[in-house]
Amino acid sequence: MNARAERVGDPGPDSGSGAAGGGISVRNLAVRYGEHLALDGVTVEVPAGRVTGLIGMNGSGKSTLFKAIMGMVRPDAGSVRIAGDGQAAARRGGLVGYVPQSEDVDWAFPVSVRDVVMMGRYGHQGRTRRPRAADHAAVDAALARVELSELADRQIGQLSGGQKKRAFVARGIAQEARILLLDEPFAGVDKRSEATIVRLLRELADDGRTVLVSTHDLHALPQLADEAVLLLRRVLFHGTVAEALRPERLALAFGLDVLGGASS
Ligand SMILES: Nc1ncnc2c1ncn2[C@@H]1O[C@H](COP(=O)(O)OP(=O)(O)OP(=O)(O)O)[C@@H](O)[C@H]1O
Repeated sequence: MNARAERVGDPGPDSGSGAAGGGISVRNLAVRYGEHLALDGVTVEVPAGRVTGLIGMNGSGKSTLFKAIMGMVRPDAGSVRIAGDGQAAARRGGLVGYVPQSEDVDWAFPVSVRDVVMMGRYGHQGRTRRPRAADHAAVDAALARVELSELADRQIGQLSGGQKKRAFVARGIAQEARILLLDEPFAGVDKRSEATIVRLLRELADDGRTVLVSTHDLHALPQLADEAVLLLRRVLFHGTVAEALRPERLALAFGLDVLGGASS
């Protein structure tokens, strides 16, 4: 159970820098929902300046890991450091932008696309929460970057799946988050939105940000990510995308025992 994760290949010079290098450092994390152990001894260093893909079958704990990094679920054990800070300080400082799974959002909430993106500016507005010119400019720039300027005044629920995802990516850009967590940003998304998001994530990583993105789309992984983490309640593997995509590793991550039969 507590075997160390396999780490193969050299994902790159920045790899392993974790929180000290501006990334995320997760140590021995365990999260339990009642009797169910969703994460067990998860240790992973997510480096800055890279796009890291988080891969695993349904129920493997990907969303739980994002929520634990965000401080939205309380771990039973272990720790999370973000850019060298604890979670509370990182959240207060607006360091982390989060694109949640669609099911976790109330799309009927009466806010426009522009309002959602402006939420990313709260940390910049002080106690009054009154947007200033710089906030409006940052929101306009973020909307343009995700190609949503024309839909800025629509109620958020009236966008397509891909446009909704782009609106949340724009919120993270407006926030100037150093760390971006994206939970299944390509689920139910049109090709144009997928291409826009992939391009943006690359630009953000090239700009030195830390990007952790979960996806089921293994075909898109080589274009999307610089390195990959295979998760099945714990980290099975962390290394290059090519190594992660080897059939025997995918078989383990997706619950098939290549030596015969299904694993539990
Ligand atoms: N609020 C909750 N209460 C009880 N169990 C939960 C809760 N949230 C998640 N779980 C369970 O914890 C495990 C991990 O769930 P999680 O949502 O993190 O997986 P996931 O890898 O994101 O799955 P998917 O790919 O389907 O989104 C699953 O077995 C799930 O049923």
